[in-house]
Amino acid sequence: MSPKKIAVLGAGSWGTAMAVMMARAGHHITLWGHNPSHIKQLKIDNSNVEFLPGTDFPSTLSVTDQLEETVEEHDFLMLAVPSHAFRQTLLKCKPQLKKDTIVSWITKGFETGTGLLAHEIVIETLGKDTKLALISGPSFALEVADNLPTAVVVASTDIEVATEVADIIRNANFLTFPTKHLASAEIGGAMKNILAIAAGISDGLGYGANARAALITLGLTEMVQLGHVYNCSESSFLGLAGVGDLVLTCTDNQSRNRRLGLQLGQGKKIDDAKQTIGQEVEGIHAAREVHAICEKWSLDMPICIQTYRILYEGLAPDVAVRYLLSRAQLAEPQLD
Ligand SMILES: NC(=O)C1=CN([C@@H]2O[C@H](COP(=O)(O)OP(=O)(O)OC[C@H]3O[C@@H](n4cnc5c(N)ncnc54)[C@H](OP(=O)(O)O)[C@@H]3O)[C@@H](O)[C@H]2O)C=CC1
Ligand SMILES: O=C(CO)COP(=O)(O)O
Repeated sequence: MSPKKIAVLGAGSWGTAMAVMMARAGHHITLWGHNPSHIKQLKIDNSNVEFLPGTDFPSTLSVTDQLEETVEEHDFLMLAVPSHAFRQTLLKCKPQLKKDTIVSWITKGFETGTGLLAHEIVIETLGKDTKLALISGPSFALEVADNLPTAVVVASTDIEVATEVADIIRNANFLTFPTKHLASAEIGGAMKNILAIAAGISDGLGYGANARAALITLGLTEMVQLGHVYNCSESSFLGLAGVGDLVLTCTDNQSRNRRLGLQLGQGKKIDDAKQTIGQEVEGIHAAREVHAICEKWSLDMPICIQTYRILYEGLAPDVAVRYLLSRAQLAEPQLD
């Protein structure tokens, strides 16, 4: 694959790791961040990236805080901003966007307040003919920055766009699989963050490996249930962006969502836990959106709802778990 010019929009840990990985593979990467002092710091000392210790920037990676000219100069964008900044970033890009620009994203979450999926926001703001793609799957930023093997899906309703993006960003340590199951990949990436908080809470309470495995399995059935609202098939959740990312974030302490849950289970207050982590914890926002979707469609998703109650209604974690156990007389939830 010949080198491409790619603009990564969002200079947090994930945008920076992806920018470094693609620049190492020979692409010409511009990394945009909204915070001028952070960008200035990156220009001065690019081997001291916060949350990615020891990550050197290749010469094919430049950083900027100028969004307009970055969008103007690129026909391949990769949004890496948190979900709460997704729509506003697209709107800022819109005036400079060319007709055939690829708009891809690595954000995981529902829109705050509307519960929209990212592709619905892209279509609402930029139009239905936009060349769009999501890159998602089990992929901790630090491991990608460390060049460790990683496999993800590239999802688009247009499989030709998914294949084009997958071919561009694939390299020996970063495997990419094109898929047309876009909504499932988005739901998987957003839901696993709530479920990782739940798994962390269970572990923080000391409930052990059996309970964790039960939460992962029953959490998957909740993911599938939400997928039914979007006409997603059960099997579309059994790949990297569904079960793959769910297992990763529920079981490894690199996950910020899991770490938040661990602290809550150990009795810490939510604001203190958030402060200790110091980075985006998307599951907090996703829990509120999924709670609203469950109310709207009368869905019974007890793990997500109990997690919401712990986060937003001050429910004690052990009371939430006792409630989940009291439902055990019901039949085991099935995927179909
Ligand atoms: N880290 C990971 O391993 C992975 C993360 N993701 C997803 O990537 C997304 C980004 O997460 P991640 O990079 O890890 O989070 P971080 O907390 O590391 O960074 C978030 C970044 O977003 C910036 N930001 C905040 N508000 C805005 C805004 N309005 N416009 C532009 N930039 C903004 C922050 O800048 P500042 O702090 O200066 O305001 C910060 O640089 C999330 O949706 C996450 O779920 C997906 C896969 C892996
Ligand atoms: O999405 C991720 C890995 O695939 C990162 O998870 P956390 O946001 O929980 O750290």
